[in-house]
Amino acid sequence: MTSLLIDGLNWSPPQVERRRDDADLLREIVLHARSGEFVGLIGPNGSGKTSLLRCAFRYARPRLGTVTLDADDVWSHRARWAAQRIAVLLQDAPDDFGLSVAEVVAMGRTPHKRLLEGATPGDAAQVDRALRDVELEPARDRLFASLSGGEKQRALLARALVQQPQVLMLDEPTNHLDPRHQIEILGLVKRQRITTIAAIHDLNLAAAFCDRIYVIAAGEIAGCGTPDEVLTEHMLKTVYGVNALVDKHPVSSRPRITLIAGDGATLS
Ligand SMILES: Nc1ncnc2c1ncn2[C@@H]1O[C@H](COP(=O)(O)OP(=O)(O)OP(=O)(O)O)[C@@H](O)[C@H]1O
Repeated sequence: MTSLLIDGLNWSPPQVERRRDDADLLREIVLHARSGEFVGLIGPNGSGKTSLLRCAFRYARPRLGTVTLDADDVWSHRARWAAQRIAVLLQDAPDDFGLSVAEVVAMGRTPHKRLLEGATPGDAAQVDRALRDVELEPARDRLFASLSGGEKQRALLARALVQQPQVLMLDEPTNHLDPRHQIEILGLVKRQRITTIAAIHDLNLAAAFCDRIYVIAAGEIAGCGTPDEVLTEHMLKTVYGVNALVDKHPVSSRPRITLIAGDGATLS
């Protein structure tokens, strides 16, 4: 089991011209995902969630600070080293594969293969299991590009799972998913007991599934803790600028957030 530590991270987009005293887009980020923990990353649009995940999965190089897996700096290793340890599910599924669903899922094994090494029976068994787990077994021979948005999301999660990662990073994993699949997919991820960081917009899903939550606002960490500690009416007002009622979910006892519109109407 692997823990992930982001420590003192600052980052700005490399292609943007910076003056000496310009503030970085991400500033002084400290985030610790303990071994096996499901950590949520929440915050308003444009607050920096995707940028932080990109730094964490060794795609964007921080200007300052470190990202370490069990004290091993990800930038002291090649990209392949990171791909053998970190799997990523991004917001928008690439659409241009001319591959079948099963072939896309099997791509998750690539970081563990030597050059020109073919698929083994073990690889095929993992692909079969992952397709069953995300309920896409009947679609295995269809073109990936022909799947619906939610089906693509599930296929890409299957690809991430066959990668057998030590750390899983998810950017809006429930995007496109209907309510049943939102719950089942997050439940499936949680049951893997892989160290997970997930950017999640739906605060009630974050409340239900996260062990701990980090709040990011305007490029800085604005709070962290258990869902009970973080998901408060005060945080929703100060960070998101919304009025909300936070009480206990009658079944899970976790926080339940009801948004209140300006005219007093409640929005779940
Ligand atoms: N390569 C880039 N060049 C310029 N600006 C960028 C770049 N990457 C991110 N940004 C800006 O940084 C800010 C944070 O973006 P990011 O995508 O990390 O936010 P987010 O919290 O994931 O947002 P959302 O909830 O809308 O997905 C945004 O204002 C975005 O426009």
